[in-house]
Amino acid sequence: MAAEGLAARAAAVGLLGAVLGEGRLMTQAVADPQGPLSGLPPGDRARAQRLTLAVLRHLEPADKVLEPHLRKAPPRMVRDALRLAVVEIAMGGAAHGAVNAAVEIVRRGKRTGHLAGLVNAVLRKVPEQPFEGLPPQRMPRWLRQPLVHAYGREVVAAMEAVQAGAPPLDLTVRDRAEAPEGVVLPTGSLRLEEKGQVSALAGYAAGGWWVQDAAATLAVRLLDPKPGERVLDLCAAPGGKTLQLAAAGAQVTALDLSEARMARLRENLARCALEAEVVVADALDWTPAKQFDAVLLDAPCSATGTIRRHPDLPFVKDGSEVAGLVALQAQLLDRALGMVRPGGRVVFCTCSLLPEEGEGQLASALARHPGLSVERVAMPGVEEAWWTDAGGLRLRPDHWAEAGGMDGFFMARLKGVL
Ligand SMILES: C[S@@+](CC[C@H](N)C(=O)[O-])C[C@H]1O[C@@H](n2cnc3c(N)ncnc32)[C@H](O)[C@@H]1O
Repeated sequence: MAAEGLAARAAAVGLLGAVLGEGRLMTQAVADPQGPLSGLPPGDRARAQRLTLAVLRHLEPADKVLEPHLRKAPPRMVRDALRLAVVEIAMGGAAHGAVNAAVEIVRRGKRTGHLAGLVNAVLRKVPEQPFEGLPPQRMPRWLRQPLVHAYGREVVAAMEAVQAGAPPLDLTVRDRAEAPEGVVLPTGSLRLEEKGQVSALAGYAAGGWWVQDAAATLAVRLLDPKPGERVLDLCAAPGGKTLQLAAAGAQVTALDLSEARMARLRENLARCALEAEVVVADALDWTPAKQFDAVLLDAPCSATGTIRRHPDLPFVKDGSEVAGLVALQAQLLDRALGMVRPGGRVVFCTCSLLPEEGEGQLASALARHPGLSVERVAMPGVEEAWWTDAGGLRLRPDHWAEAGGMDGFFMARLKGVL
């Protein structure tokens, strides 16, 4: 096996340690200059991340395969190297390469060298198709229970089946002539199966498109911005929806608390040659000089709708932050409602699967503000069954499952005055 493959696999084991051992999010571990990817060339960095994500999507079945062959739990790093090899074999990788790499990583480990023989012996017993007959990985209990209650067991199992696969890459396209090859989805997003490096895709530098999950695009469609309208994007960074609003010709103010995330928004605007007024502020304190025609509130949330793209999330979060987020979302929604002119509209959305961050927020807002009403908007490609009785749009990972699914989202459009 090439030394290059070993470096990427060793880095993947390091990333698994950061997520599973230290409880760090992948994005943090990947960005850490002293982290497991430091010093690696771009190709190895990308491969290490792909491998890590694959292991996180199949950790439970991998452990089931390994369990009968381990008399006692090995040190974490050894376990992660074993898991990586099992997942590589399950994905159809050459078994000898995966096994040799795991043995070598463990042999080189500071305190694990003596376990290299064990790793070799265990992995030789792994069948060619290790996951055959095993169910997909389940979501953690704190999340699974309320989801089963809300959607039923069958739907949750369908979500988990989608989350077990590597997701496609969706682009929002402004200029078809500048876009790579892909499949146009019913809602208009362009879906790519083969990803590679995003910045190497056709048309990246020309700014004719940006990466945005198909579900996420629908919040702006629901707001339906018109050219020249004054629109506020209240939690805007890194800016996928700001770009959509600006591309629709709206006069956009993009506000977010995070300076670092707003730097990415500015880069995105510059690459796509689009304009917006950028404000770094706390939406709970900030007051606009003049009310807006429309406000989009993409509120901070548990992000449980994004597990198919961020499989590290279930291992890092434990649900303890949800109550605080629900309270913050309600406060932000009330601020948003106060920033829109009479007769204007507000779209509230979260990339969460939890009803308390979606359907529950809509019900509470309507109860707090009797003058509000919910508006539905005709949107091509949006299926009737996705609308809730209360007029919100519930999007789930198992929608379009055969095509790779979509992010989980809830969104609703409100009209009225406070
Ligand atoms: C779901 S993300 C927004 C994603 C963005 N709309 C997009 O499409 O790219 C939520 C954002 O809310 C921001 N945020 C959290 N609390 C905030 C507050 N009190 N005021 C303003 N922004 C806040 C976070 O910094 C984060 O960027």
